[in-house]
Amino acid sequence: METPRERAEKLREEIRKHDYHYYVLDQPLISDAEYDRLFRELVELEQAYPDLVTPDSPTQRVGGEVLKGFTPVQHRVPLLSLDNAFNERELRDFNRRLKERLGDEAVAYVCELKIDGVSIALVYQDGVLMSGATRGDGIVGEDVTANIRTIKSLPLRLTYPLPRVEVRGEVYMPKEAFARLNREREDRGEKTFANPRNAAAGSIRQLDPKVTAGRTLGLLVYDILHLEGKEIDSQRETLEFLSELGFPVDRNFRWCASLDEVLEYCEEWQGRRHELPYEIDGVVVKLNSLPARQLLGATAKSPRWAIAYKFPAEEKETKIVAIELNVGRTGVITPTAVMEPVSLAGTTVSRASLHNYDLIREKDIRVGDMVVVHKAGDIIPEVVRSLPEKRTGKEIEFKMPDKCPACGSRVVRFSGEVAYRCDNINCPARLKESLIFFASREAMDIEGLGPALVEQLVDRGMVSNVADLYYLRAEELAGLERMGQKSAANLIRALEQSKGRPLHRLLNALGIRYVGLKTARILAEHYRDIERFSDIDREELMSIPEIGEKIAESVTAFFAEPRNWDSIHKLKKAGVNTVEPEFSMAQDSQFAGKTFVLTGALESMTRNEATKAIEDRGGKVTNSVSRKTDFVVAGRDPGSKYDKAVALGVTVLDENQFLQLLGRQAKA
Ligand SMILES: NC(=O)c1ccc[n+]([C@@H]2O[C@H](COP(=O)([O-])OP(=O)(O)OC[C@H]3O[C@@H](n4cnc5c(N)ncnc54)[C@H](O)[C@@H]3O)[C@@H](O)[C@H]2O)c1
Ligand SMILES: [Zn+2]
Repeated sequence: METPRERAEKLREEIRKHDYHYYVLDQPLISDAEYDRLFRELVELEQAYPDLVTPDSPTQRVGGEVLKGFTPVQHRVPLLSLDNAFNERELRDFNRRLKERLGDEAVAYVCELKIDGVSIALVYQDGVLMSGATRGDGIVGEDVTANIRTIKSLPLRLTYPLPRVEVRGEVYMPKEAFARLNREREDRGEKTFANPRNAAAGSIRQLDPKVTAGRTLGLLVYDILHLEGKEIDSQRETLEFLSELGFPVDRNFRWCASLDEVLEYCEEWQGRRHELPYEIDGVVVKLNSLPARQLLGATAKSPRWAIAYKFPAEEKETKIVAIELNVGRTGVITPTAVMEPVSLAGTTVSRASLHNYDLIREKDIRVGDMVVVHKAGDIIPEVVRSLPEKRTGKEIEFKMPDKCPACGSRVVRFSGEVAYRCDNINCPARLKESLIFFASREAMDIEGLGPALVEQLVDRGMVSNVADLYYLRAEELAGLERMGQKSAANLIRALEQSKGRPLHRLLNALGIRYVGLKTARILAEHYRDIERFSDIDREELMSIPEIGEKIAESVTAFFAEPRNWDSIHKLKKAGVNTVEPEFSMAQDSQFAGKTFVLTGALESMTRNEATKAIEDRGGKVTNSVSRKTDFVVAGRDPGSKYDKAVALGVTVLDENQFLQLLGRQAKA
């Protein structure tokens, strides 16, 4: 039998290992629920045997570490973690402790959603962003100022030039962006992120800010760490004041007079979590009164005046009936688990990507296994672990074939990649996936060109590259299965319509490695005409903000390939647009239907030019500020309109922020 001391030692070792993979590498080996179980066990053991507690135990300190390559920053106010409550009883205990210390009257709460992202501390001097740092171990964090500046919702300047403000918030990756990023990574044969939090952490902790800029990140601010020039004495006021300063604040918080209201809030959001565009893993319950917080203080790990109520992990057990192989458009062969359907977090789940062969080995997943499934980032079904204790002996271990399941060509694995690939660039499976991608919503958006049709077009040899699509005739299409005259005519019309898409959609559709919609847009805005890609080089590409080395290399390689130009010219000949119209951003930008007011002088353009730029994008410029105004653009020496905007809480943009919104480069 293990002694409690041995068990505690073992748990600490395990937890330290997982902390390292989670906080330092941003690649956890186990799910949060499993980690929490280990952590819980250690906490309970240490409570039962207090002399087992060591000062370096993971229960006594904040988990992170400073990555090499970043400048360490000493936090003025320690950035602590939070104690957890996993059920109602633990919330009641917390409430009782507070009431015992403070008396009944002093205890009211503010409940906030616990956004699953990365903690960040921001420092503003005279209203201007000076620095941003990660939490690190709570005392020392990493300077990530250059990276966080790329986050669109982060104010570079506050509405009031207070002498010094330090705030704390959460940088997160929206669920959709997380799903897209993982899809792209899988296509490229790279490791996927376990959840949006690790993806956000991995994006913020990049030595090259261009990589961060290519990721979609959001920010929500929830705490003031230090403030000069204003007195605040409750959490509710804190959140209101943060809003007033121009910070993005999550508006779903609620003031709660009693524990019952707190419990109601927790229950409500446990049910509504799937409605949110970002992932939450619980509710943070905070004592509202700041003076009362002072009385309670904190341990080395967490404040005594707040607690995180963690939602139960949404997991289900089911059985793996098969492992299918799918060949993607880059040739990456992805294994997918086919499972007995289970309902999970609001939908029925019967398939989950197993990502790659290594992962199947690591998790020891076999056909016939009972497994635990969950949804990563609240949307992507995933196998968490197999349940070997439920095996019957009939399970079958999975082997990667050495021939492509679609074309029989050699399967290769490049060094440094987790993926196996089909080596054949003419592999019909790859061609099919490329065509499906080419026709998809974010690419050329060709309605009616789905997988079933693509399958037939390729199998019958009617299409052997994307350009062939535009040479299809209604008569040949009408002869296909489930097609008929009418659908054939509709498809021809859809193809016709797709010819007018702006260049960035075409660039995305071509499926160039590392070029997603966002990068495609940057490239298209920069070059405007596809012909200009014929003599680009790496250096030139890298001089574009947000274009890093990997992208530059892959774009250069793509346009150096004569076969790609054959397709491009064939597309062009069919009448497909290959230029980027001025201001194509307008279609989906922040401008359409919005009202702007200009005040003060801009350095980079005249009032008239600014007005035209806004109107070209579908916005409207008016003369006076009211509650209906969406943005006030404040240049040098702004007038009373500026004050009015601040008083009404209208978003004020400085020149750089305005330029950013226009999609132009900020001035130096
Ligand atoms: N899977 C693994 O291997 C592994 C390893 C280590 C840690 N973890 C997970 O990480 C978590 C522990 O990490 P932690 O120490 O950052 O604690 P935590 O994530 O449980 O809670 C503290 C954090 O909550 C965040 N937060 C979000 N919204 C907030 C709000 N409105 N107000 C205040 N704070 C808010 C803050 O960033 C704060 O740092 C656990 O959930 C654990 O499961 C997992
Ligand atoms: Zn193949």
